[in-house]
Amino acid sequence: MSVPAASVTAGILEQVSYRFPKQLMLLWFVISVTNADVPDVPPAPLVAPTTRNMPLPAKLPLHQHHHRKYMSPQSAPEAGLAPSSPPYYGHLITSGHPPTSSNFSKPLMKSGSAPPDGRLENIAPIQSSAGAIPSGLPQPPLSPIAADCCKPDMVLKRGSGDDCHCVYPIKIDLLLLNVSQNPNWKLFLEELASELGLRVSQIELINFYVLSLSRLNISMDITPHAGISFSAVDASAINSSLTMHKVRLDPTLVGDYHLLNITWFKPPPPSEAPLASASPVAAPAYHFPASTSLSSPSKGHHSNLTLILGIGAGFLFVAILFVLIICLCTSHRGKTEAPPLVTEKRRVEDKVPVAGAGSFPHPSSMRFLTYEELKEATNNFEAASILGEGGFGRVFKGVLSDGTAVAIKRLTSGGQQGDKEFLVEVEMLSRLHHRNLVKLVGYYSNRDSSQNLLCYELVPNGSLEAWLHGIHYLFLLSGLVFGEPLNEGNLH
Ligand SMILES: Nc1ncnc2c1ncn2[C@@H]1O[C@H](COP(=O)(O)OP(=O)(O)OP(=O)(O)O)[C@@H](O)[C@H]1O
Repeated sequence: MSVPAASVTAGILEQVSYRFPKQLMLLWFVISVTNADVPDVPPAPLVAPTTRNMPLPAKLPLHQHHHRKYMSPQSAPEAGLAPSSPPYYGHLITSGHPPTSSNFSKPLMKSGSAPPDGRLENIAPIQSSAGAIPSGLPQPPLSPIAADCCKPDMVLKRGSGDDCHCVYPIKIDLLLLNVSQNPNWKLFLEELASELGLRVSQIELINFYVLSLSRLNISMDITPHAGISFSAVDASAINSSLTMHKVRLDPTLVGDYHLLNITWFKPPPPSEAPLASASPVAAPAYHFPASTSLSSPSKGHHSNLTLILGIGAGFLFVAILFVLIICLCTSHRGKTEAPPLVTEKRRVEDKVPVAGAGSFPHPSSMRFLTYEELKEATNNFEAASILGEGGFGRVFKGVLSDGTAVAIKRLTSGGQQGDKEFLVEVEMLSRLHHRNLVKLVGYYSNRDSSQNLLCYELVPNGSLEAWLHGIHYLFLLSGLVFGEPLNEGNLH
């Protein structure tokens, strides 16, 4: 079975049309029409199907090139131009994915999809018995609506007569998948209206777009029966019915359908009303996306932006708070610790002789003791305080003003060079810390009087020598005999 090239091309283009903006498709159409390979073939007149209520254009010139064709009576190419406002196919709405929220997006179909001019008024509706276009393309009846008197996004309500009764519509684009050769459009509209809970008079077929011999895209305006716009409940109900495929149409008429686009136009908010009265203001329109969610992209972006800004502000606030806390802690610590530092420094400065020219720096890490303090601790270096004597001088037992028991070694004078060596040794001893080393508590040094004293932690129990060779030895032996263990503490 051979497949007509037109069908294949149309099928491919139908697929493509879901992915490309209508402007591109329209451009393609203009090019294809302009470069039609059968330009000499005059366009065959199309006869609209029979309908009583719907006025039809008598003859719609249609380019019979076997490609997708856009047919619009209001833009009938009398001047050889392509239609100015094709229906929007940018968003394929897959029915069966019900909306999950009542949020609506910005309109994707411009209000200009309504008949832009009054040319249709010149096309007399005809009652034709022919239900199908000779070429096999069924044409739905289109409503000749002239909406010049209406504000943007509004359409003329049918039956308003000479009165310009404009309302905000819900615009719907449907892809009819299997349009019969002799469709009863009146019945189709009646069924659609019935399924949507509307009156037939509320549905206006304003445009259609032939995709293939059996596929049509139709654009409809659904006008409110009362009032100038649909309520949110009614709009949601229509949207829900279409997206959830609740609308059951006679399959012999148009087959199944896909909801391509649905846009709900509303009056502007009351705050904009004065503006609207001054100049036409585009009404807010809500596009019902066909995806699984009805959430509005713009609202989603807005909420995302708000969320990002909120998080950013939160982070900034936390960072500022953190920095403030650190600054407060630092300043507080500086305040609390500065006085002791200053006091200690002042105390040391009071005691430690200032290194003059040619003098040696005193070790900063070791406690400097005054001579008076040492003198007092050893009761003026009385003989009774002597612990022993080594190669560098006598060692006195003493108690400092704070109660620390110490052994003060009074070095014999070593001259100025001795001062230097002494200070170097003090510096070195101050850094030595070991459990087997006697801890150096402080020192005193005076270059002028050649006095150098070292103050050690007092080691009780006498010297090792005394234990080994003196009376302590007897105590040690008795301790061993009577069970007192010999431990490290006993040996100093
Ligand atoms: N920290 C101390 N606690 C108790 N007694 C001590 C202390 N330091 C020294 N002595 C006593 O003073 C004596 C003299 O000690 P010093 O260190 O001056 O000389 P030494 O260690 O005996 O020999 P050298 O002079 O060669 O160092 C010691 O024998 C000891 O009895």
